[in-house]
Amino acid sequence: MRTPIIAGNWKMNKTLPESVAFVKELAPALAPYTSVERVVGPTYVALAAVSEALSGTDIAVSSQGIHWEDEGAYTSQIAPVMIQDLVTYAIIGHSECRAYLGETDEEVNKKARAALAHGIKPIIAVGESLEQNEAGETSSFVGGQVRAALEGISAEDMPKVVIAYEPIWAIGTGKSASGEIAQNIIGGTIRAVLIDLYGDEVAQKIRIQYGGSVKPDNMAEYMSQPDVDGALVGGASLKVDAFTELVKIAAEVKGA
Ligand SMILES: O=C(CO)COP(=O)(O)O
Repeated sequence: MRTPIIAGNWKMNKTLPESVAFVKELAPALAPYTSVERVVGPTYVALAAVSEALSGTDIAVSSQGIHWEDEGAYTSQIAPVMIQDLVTYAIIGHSECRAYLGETDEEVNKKARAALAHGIKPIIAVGESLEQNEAGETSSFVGGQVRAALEGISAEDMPKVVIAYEPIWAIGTGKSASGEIAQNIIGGTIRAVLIDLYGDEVAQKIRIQYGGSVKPDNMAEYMSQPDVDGALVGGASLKVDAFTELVKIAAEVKGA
């Protein structure tokens, strides 16, 4: 049985004081839903304060990125050693980082391996563009992204890895994939690749999230899919009520 995981990717939102005030309100609201792993993903500047504000709770913190080197001439970047005591997770390969920061498949792989080497669990995001989707390339493209991201990662480390399927055309657009589409790619493509790479026993332990315009009114549809183990949430993770509702629905649909 895989523990459902709902992670909020705050993207470039909330100042430092806003981040702290938000998690102080969020933590008690999320407290009852212990059957679901709950994760918040603030900006780098708020990581230390949010991590401190959540100490003593079971809500985990994720960074929105990571570099693969421990130090060096990489202006603007954050090394794993700088955040390893502050976070449980790091989001890697988000389509916005791939598009705006030029993050490549090779870098995603280096970052995932560096995260694991520093005790940080990677949430590896994959997903196709609208053009690829319309050209019928979704499965081959997403499968290829997953294989590239996992190159050299051992079966032993894989249960620490989370994969997030986020079709680019569904991010922030209000246009979400249907539950059936999410299940087809997550079960039919991503878990099939994991089975091919690591065997069924390991593959069945790995959590795969859906992301892209997840809202309280479509959450149950995703959570009722057998291979969808949670959600990576942007907009709806910025409001206490909406994020709590998502976690509550995950707890109800997935069972205790
Ligand atoms: O990119 C996302 C999460 O990483 C999804 O964002 P939205 O939930 O705002 O569509």
